[in-house]
Amino acid sequence: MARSGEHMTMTAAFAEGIVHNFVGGRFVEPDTTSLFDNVDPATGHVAARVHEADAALVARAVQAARDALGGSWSRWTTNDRTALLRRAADRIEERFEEFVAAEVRDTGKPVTHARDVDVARAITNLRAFADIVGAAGQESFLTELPDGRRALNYAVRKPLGVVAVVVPWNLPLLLLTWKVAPALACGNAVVVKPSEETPSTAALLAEVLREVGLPDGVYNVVHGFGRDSAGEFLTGHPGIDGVTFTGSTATGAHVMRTVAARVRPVSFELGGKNAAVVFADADLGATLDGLTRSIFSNTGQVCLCTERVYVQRPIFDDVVNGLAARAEALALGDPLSETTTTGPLISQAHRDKVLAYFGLAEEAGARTVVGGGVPAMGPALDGGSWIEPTIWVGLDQRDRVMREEVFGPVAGLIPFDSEEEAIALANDTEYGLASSVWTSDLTRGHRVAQAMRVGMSWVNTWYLRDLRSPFGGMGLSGIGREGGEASLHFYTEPTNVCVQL
Ligand SMILES: NC(=O)c1ccc[n+]([C@@H]2O[C@H](COP(=O)([O-])OP(=O)(O)OC[C@H]3O[C@@H](n4cnc5c(N)ncnc54)[C@H](O)[C@@H]3O)[C@@H](O)[C@H]2O)c1
Ligand SMILES: O=C/C=C/C=C(\O)C(=O)O
Repeated sequence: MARSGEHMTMTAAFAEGIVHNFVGGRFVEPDTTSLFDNVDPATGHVAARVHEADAALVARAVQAARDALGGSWSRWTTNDRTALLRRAADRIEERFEEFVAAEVRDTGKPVTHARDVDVARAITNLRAFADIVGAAGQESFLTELPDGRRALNYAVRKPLGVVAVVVPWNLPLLLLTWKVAPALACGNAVVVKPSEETPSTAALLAEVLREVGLPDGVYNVVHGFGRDSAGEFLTGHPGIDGVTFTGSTATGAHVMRTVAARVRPVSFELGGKNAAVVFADADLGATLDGLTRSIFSNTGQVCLCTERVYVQRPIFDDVVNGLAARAEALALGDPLSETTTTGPLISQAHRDKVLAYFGLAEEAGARTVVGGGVPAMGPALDGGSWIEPTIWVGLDQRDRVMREEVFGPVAGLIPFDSEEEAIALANDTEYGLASSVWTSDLTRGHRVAQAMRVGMSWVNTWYLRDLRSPFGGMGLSGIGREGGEASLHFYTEPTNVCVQL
């Protein structure tokens, strides 16, 4: 163990069963030794310990990033940086199962989801932003004034600088690379604060980036919590040039207050209370399959998940019964089994929060069509934070369960009659992240999707992603967009040069 003031350096992310911080190109221990448990949500067992970064180590990480910006990294070309992203993607592919195992251990999610969504999308993120940033031009204009003067205006995009990257626990590596890939492609240096629940793949990514030649200090990882811990030490550090944050709306508001005094740019992907609108002419089977994915994927722990379903009255009972049957068919079980479809919630604390909403639904007079409790999982898994996928009817639009983000495998269904009524119900929220519309009439599909006050509106599908499109939310769901050019604009500062000709 390092003596105080001396930082022991290790070779790997998980040396001695501890998940380490990564600063200046090395895995290091903080001065003050403070370890917290990394719990496997499927079993409730402590899977590893994690070194909590103290304020001094966070400051070292910010300084290491600052130093890297002034070092060789500033001389890398866009081609050099995008080539590195592609090498990193290839290396993750080589270490694919290691990343899958780490993600499953941290989250309890089924191995199939970790493979097909989390790690696969991380590789895609790296390659997509290598393409997007590699192909991006610069804005320029030939100016011709009425008095005959002419000029050339062109914008030169430079890195934002040292970017604080604070990410949540639901799609750890996917959301981390969604930010780090464009940030690095644009020449920034980053200090990452992964969720305290899911430290592992951020540390593994550090190994990969070092292996593929990223200069020391360009990518740093500090572990810990939010307030009075690494998260706040990082976002509150004067050396930060911008913050990209994904997490709850409440935390986003706190981060905004933290950086407000220094007027630092923020990119916020926050919570949601997403609605699906199902018209009577929808393809019932395909719609039920799509709705099931949108409600229960990742045990409902995706910001884009549907928690409100509005169904045109003639097919209301068919949708209720169809969803209930699909919910009952979900396979809760060992995350490492190929047949498991649904894992636990991330923690006992989060399960308590979701169970509190079960109580609120009951108090509001909801009828629980399926679920509503804690499943018996047997001796190996009963210690995990498991919960039953749940469908409610009989709720009112004003009930808290229909207004507040539960972030679990739940949905409340309410019937509607007219298109206007459906749009009003779906838009009756302070959030504005995502929606889906299910109808065979595509003219209506376009019309209703455009009428939704959300960042992403799907028609007859859900979570189909083009990484070039703007991603994000309005209202309580966030500030700004990431994806495609939107990421380029956040992770760079343009200087417009005007030359009289
Ligand atoms: N819009 C999106 O793309 C998106 C994606 C995933 C999750 N989310 C949202 O995230 C929430 C679930 O994730 P969560 O529980 O990890 O969110 P959270 O807000 O509790 O934590 C997110 C991250 O912020 C850190 N943090 C907490 N308080 C902080 C503070 N005061 N200063 C700095 N950092 C702080 C946490 O340690 C964690 O790393 C849900 O609301 C979900 O909707 C949104
Ligand atoms: O939980 C929220 C999921 C966010 C997903 C993305 O940011 C994405 O698909 O790019």
